[in-house]
Amino acid sequence: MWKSCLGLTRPRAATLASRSRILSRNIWRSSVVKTNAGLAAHLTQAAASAAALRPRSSTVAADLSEQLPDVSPDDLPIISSGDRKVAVGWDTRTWSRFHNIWLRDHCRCPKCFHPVTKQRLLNTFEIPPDIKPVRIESKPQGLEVSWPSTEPHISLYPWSWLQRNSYDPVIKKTETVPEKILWGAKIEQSPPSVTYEEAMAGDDKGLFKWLTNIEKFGFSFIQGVPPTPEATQKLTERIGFIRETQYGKFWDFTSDLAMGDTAYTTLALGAHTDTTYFTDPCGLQLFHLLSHTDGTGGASLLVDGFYAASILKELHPDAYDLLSTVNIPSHAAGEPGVLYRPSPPSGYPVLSHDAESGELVQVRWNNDDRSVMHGLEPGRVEEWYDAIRKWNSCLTSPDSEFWVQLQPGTAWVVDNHRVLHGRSAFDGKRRMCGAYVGVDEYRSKLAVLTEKFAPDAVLQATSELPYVVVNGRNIWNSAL
Ligand SMILES: C[N+](C)(C)CCCC[C@H](N)C(=O)O
Ligand SMILES: O=C(O)CCC(=O)C(=O)O
Repeated sequence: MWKSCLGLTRPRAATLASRSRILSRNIWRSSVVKTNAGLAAHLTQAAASAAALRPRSSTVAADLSEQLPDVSPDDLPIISSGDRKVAVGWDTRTWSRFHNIWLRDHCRCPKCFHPVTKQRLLNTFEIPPDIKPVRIESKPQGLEVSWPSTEPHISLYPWSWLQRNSYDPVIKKTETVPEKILWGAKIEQSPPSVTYEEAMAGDDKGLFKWLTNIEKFGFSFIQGVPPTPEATQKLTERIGFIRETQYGKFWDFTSDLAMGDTAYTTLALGAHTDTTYFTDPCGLQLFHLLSHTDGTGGASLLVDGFYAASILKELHPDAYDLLSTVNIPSHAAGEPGVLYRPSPPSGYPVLSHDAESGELVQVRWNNDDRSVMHGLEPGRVEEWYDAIRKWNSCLTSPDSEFWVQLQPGTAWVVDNHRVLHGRSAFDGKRRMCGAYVGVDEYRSKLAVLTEKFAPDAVLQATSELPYVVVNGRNIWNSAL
């Protein structure tokens, strides 16, 4: 008998088929989950707030977004200029304050901000530290500020942009963070998928659907892919250029130890993320099974690391905190010509969080590639092993594991910073191909497609203003 992280016991004889039995569903919608009370309580709570994935020590500024009215031309914000700041009154109770120096530094007129390259032209260090506006005005398009200078220098700050970038206090009026949908094994019923035709279509609508799947779920299938390395490489390159590693650029591999890694064997591989030994682990990983003859096994495993982490946090918060703080060294040493370790060599925690929001942003876990644990305090060694046992139980629980026997023609891509993958042992001749894409290339493509197909409120509100959209890009884009 073995124990899952939920204290459930399951017969060891669980077969692949029974492991595909599913218990959980998207926990963000707090749906009923047929598992023990502890998890059900967790799912309800986790569905209530994204806070479920923050370390307990983090704090996040109050979110005033619900209270703010949209700015209308006949109801413009009240503005006032103080000694060092400009205040903007959104309504009687909600004010934002911006330092004069901050406003001047963020002027985006063509003289201060290159309209094509989107780079700052203004010399920040020539701004007088005590700069004050000579005039401020509340205009329909935004806050207009006239600065002291030999010739008139007027800056316009769109209201929606000021709301989004308000820091005193923080308000997230126009922040549209794409929803992440956590999933367990029940995703098997309706996994995110696109067709090869959609992904390859020149209008990029299908490509946006594909990347939106990955953004929301951390993975996506691609159906109807011609079972060739060439077609699979072209498919991958729709997202961005392939990230070349010691395994080559586009891989076409089998169990012949052509490279010094267990991926090139018939062994089972437990749920892991790849390239934990790189300072910057690969962002996406695409796999396409080209053939498997004269043998069985080789099923593919996917686990939503964010889902598993949310369970760990709810049921074992101390373990969650430990995995969020203890650095894990990792290596790739199977090829004589390479010996990879991250920088710094002490590595990174299993669970990494956004320093500003406190949100979980990366899972980095490959117990096979883990090096000697140097950094543990003696008194925490056994506690740490207990924590990774609990983590492993959450990863290997039938609630979390999504097993699928891939066939040629169906590829899958995972966000290697969130979703863990693995495979069951196999025999016979099995040929797999695929490639990595860097996390920045993936997020850049998603940002470009979002700009085109799902512009946020600031882009919509400012696109008609003069000098704003140049070279196809809005100078008020939230990424700048
Ligand atoms: C994907 N490909 C077959 C090229 C190599 C896989 C390397 C796996 C390695 N242990 C890691 O976790 O990064
Ligand atoms: O062979 C497979 O199905 C997956 C191999 C794997 O996990 C990897 O290459 O990282």
